[in-house]
Amino acid sequence: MRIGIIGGGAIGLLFASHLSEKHNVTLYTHTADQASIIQRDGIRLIADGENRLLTGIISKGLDEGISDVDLLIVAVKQYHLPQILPRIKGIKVPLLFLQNGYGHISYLKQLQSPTIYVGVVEHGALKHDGNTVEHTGLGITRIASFRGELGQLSLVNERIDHFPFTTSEDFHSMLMDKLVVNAVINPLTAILGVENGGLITNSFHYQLFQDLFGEISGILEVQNKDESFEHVKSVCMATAENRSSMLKDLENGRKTEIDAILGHILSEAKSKGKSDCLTSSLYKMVKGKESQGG
Ligand SMILES: NC(=O)C1=CN([C@@H]2O[C@H](COP(=O)(O)OP(=O)(O)OC[C@H]3O[C@@H](n4cnc5c(N)ncnc54)[C@H](OP(=O)(O)O)[C@@H]3O)[C@@H](O)[C@H]2O)C=CC1
Ligand SMILES: CC(C)(CO)C(=O)C(=O)O
Repeated sequence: MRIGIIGGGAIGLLFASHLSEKHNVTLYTHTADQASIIQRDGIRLIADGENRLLTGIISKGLDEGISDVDLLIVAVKQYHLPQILPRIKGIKVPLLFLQNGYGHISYLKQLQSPTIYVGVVEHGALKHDGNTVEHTGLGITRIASFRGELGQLSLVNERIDHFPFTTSEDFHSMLMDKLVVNAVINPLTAILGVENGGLITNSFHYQLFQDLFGEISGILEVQNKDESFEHVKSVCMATAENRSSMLKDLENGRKTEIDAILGHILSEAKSKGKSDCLTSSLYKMVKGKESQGG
């Protein structure tokens, strides 16, 4: 299959390297410089302490335009989407969006493609430089249909070593499960400056963790609160030594995904008339840090 991937960040590089084992991959980068490095040197994938060089991946700047592909994967951050959408609005091939949060859903209705999938990536990936990515946590990619038939997506039936896919029936609940995880763990770790496990092992942080979960699960009207709480806690413990993506973004002076995560929850709270004290305070704290460069 001819797969196009937009975005040469951690997830774009990770997907390009793994998918290139079985597919003809073209990676569309933001800068022409990054594309020429990948075109010349390939992508270096670091996993389990080993380095693998994947050549044969075509790379182009997105400005050059998108050639014929059978599937187009969008692997940019949610806040990059307004720049990308004009380029993919008229495209009719199946599209797969991999953003965290829920903010991207409101953009999808304007697209013309009859087949749109959304995915939740449970891998950890760290970009070292323009053509090097480390697979820091082996997980799974869950895919659900936003529009069109999921059965058409052959990726989910393939076996790619260390890169499994699975399907979910309902895109809303799939994204909500991940949203609750990111909404609780990311802002707290970012503001407290702790690794994920620190939210559980420090009793004061744990109280905040419980309070924030209580508020967010109320706003989102989570059905099975006990199960959802245990899930968030288990992700925290399984990734105890991780610095969350939001903490890393602030540490590196980058923009965070707070609008796609807590921003969405705040607008839900507003439309449902629910209390959002803690969520709103954390939102402002992250925005404040972000605006002063971390
Ligand atoms: N990293 C991880 O472990 C995980 C990430 N995710 C999610 O996946 C999504 C992508 O994350 P991640 O890969 O880490 O993010 P990165 O910031 O590493 O990558 C985003 C990429 O998009 C590129 N980009 C921005 N604007 C454009 C444009 N106009 N045209 C083409 N490319 C563009 C950026 O290029 P440039 O830098 O040159 O501007 C950058 O390479 C996020 O929503 C994230 O939450 C989910 C689970 C795990
Ligand atoms: C699951 C978690 C919280 C792992 O760190 C994550 O997705 C993130 O950091 O964005």
